[in-house]
Amino acid sequence: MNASANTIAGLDRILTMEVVRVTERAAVAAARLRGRGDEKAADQVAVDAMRSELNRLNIKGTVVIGEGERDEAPMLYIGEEVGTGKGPAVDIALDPLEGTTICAKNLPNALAVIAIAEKGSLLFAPDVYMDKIAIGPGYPEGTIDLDASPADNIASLAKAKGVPVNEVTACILDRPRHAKLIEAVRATGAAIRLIGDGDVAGVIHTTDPEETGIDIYIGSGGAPEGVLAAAALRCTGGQMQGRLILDTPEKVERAAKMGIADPNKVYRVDEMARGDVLFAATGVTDGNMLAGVKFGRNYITTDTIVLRSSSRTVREIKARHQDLDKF
Ligand SMILES: O=P(O)(O)OC[C@H]1O[C@](O)(COP(=O)(O)O)[C@@H](O)[C@@H]1O
Ligand SMILES: [Mn+2]
Ligand SMILES: [Mn+2]
Repeated sequence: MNASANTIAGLDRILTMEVVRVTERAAVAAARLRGRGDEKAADQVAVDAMRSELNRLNIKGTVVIGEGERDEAPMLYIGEEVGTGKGPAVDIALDPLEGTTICAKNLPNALAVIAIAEKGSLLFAPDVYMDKIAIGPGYPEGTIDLDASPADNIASLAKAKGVPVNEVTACILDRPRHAKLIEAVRATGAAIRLIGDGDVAGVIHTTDPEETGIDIYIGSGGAPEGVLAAAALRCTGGQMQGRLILDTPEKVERAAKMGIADPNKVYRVDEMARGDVLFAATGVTDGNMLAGVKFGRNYITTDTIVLRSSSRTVREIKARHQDLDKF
């Protein structure tokens, strides 16, 4: 097969299958420390596993969203080169364990997550908070607006969905900083799913309300997680807006160094993840869309979604790994 047969536009389609192993390995490693109350240890093994599997991929990859800046993250730091160096040049956003606390407590929706995109097409977001709002596909453009009130957004979504407001469910991170937001959403009559952590899953869950029960994600969380969620929405459809929270001169400067000229800019999905994008997530703990890793007597089971923007394919890959020594 020649290269063009593997390519719609942008990334090599073989990568869609290969990337699965990367999140699978990270998820299995983290799952071995699931429910042990040790977030750091679970995170570390996920990072190690993701890195070693990533380095087997035939790509010339650069981590643009990773575990932090070089001096604070020994591995998978921003700027780290990964892959064999033999394939196409790509940018990578990753979170080997998204929901370290969830994993440590064995609560729902911890994931191993990665997005791979054509060079230069992911937003270089600093590790600050981002204000986010997201809904799934099928609604008219402009149904949500980051600068509108929660009440207006919920009312607009209910109208677009054709349901009363009290049949809308919003997902919000359970944080003191969201007290006013929670109050405002509750005042509309809408329901809230409060999550302890894991807003990448929170955003993705809006893409399938029938399955997850979540219609809209609102609130602030990590900016890196915002870019990862946007990468997923690029593939599934859906709307999202995000604005970096750069509330100190130090953060403004840090963002400027990463190329962010306007600290108040509202980013849409395609401004956070452009071009051809691959997204993969494997469940670590059981969740609303993905099952967690299961350790059986003879094999380990993993559940992964792989999405690709240029073909709009959504694949769910349930794998039985019998070569247990590898894990
Ligand atoms: O806990 P904070 O400071 O509110 O940050 C929220 C962020 O942390 C998370 O809940 C968990 O992320 P990690 O497990 O990767 O640290 C993200 O989903 C979310 O974006
Ligand atoms: Mn995370
Ligand atoms: Mn993490």
